[in-house]
Amino acid sequence: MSLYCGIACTRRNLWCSRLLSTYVTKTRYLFELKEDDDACKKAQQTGAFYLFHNLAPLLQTADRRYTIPRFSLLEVERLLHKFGQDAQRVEDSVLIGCSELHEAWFALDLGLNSSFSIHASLPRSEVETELKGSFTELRKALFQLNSMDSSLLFTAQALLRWHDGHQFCSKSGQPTKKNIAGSKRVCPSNNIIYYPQMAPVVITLVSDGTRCLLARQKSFPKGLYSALAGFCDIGENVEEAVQREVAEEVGLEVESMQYSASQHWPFPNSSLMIACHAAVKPGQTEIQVNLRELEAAAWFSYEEIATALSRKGPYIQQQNETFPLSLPPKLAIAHQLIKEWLEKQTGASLSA
Ligand SMILES: NC(=O)c1ccc[n+]([C@@H]2O[C@H](COP(=O)([O-])OP(=O)(O)OC[C@H]3O[C@@H](n4cnc5c(N)ncnc54)[C@H](O)[C@@H]3O)[C@@H](O)[C@H]2O)c1
Ligand SMILES: [Mg+2]
Repeated sequence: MSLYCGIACTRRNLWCSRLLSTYVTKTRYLFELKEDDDACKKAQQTGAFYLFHNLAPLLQTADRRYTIPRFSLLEVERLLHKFGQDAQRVEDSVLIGCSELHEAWFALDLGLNSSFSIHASLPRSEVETELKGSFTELRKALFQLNSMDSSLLFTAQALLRWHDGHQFCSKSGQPTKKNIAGSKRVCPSNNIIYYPQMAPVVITLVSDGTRCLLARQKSFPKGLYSALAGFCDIGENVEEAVQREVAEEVGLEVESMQYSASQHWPFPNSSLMIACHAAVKPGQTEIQVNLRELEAAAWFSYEEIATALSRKGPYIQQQNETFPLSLPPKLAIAHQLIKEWLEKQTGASLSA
């Protein structure tokens, strides 16, 4: 909230108060929908629904880019009816946001078919034909989505996945019940409330002053290197997690660090990525790769990073089986860290 205020205030006071009040009313509205089942049900009447099938969002293609179709409650009910299901399935949907005019947005998965759910999975390809779109793996669509769309789909997928995996109380073993918005699940036998969770992950771009350190895991596409990432251990703060991960993965000691930004990342489960820059002592730069975690790690020069960032399109395999350095996609916070590092080297700002 203070961010919006801060940015706007530096420009124009009038704009500031308008932006803030729109933001505050929207936030309060979403809060009400999470707390009040009746209000949320009412919001579904005028809301828009994003459809998923086994966590893959329904996308349409236009001009080689993906668009995300939205449906009214009536259209969703008609679709369910056509495939022999009643409107009760709408109760599986989760609230993922709203417009400035308070049109509530929901996500509904037509494919998830849990062991005790009364709702069977809808046939994927028939639904695709009916809706003139295709349920597309979110990772595959990453390159063709803008940041607002991807952030909405990230939230939707993460929330749908969390509900799918938290249908039973871990204490009583009884089925839990979601509220209409999907902001929590409650065990009716002992009233334990379960809230959707994200795991905190630190992601660190280590620099020795002139070079930056990138690493790759075996599962990465060929040639792809990224910043060092690791889940925070219980009881650790961000600084401790950064120091431990860098020591664990590449055998180096961090001398100083600086917070950069954060990002929600839904793959493979929900993580809160906390991105930092870190420096090692000059001269203490010998990498010892932990091969249980990484396939390789190396220092890269300004020129190597600049060339990789400017490269566009699919990566071409070289004749000698080596692959040119490639970097994470723009939407990944690792990309932002690497770009910031490059800018710091020259003091220049790179275009998005
Ligand atoms: N958005 C980005 O730019 C970006 C870049 C790199 C990595 N990431 C994400 O960061 C996450 C962590 O990176 P990593 O794989 O290098 O982590 P990591 O180095 O901590 O290694 C993963 C291992 O940590 C253990 N682990 C501990 N706590 C865990 C938990 N809560 N969930 C899962 N495993 C846990 C498991 O043994 C797992 O195999 C990954 O999910 C990855 O998708 C995002
Ligand atoms: Mg790691």
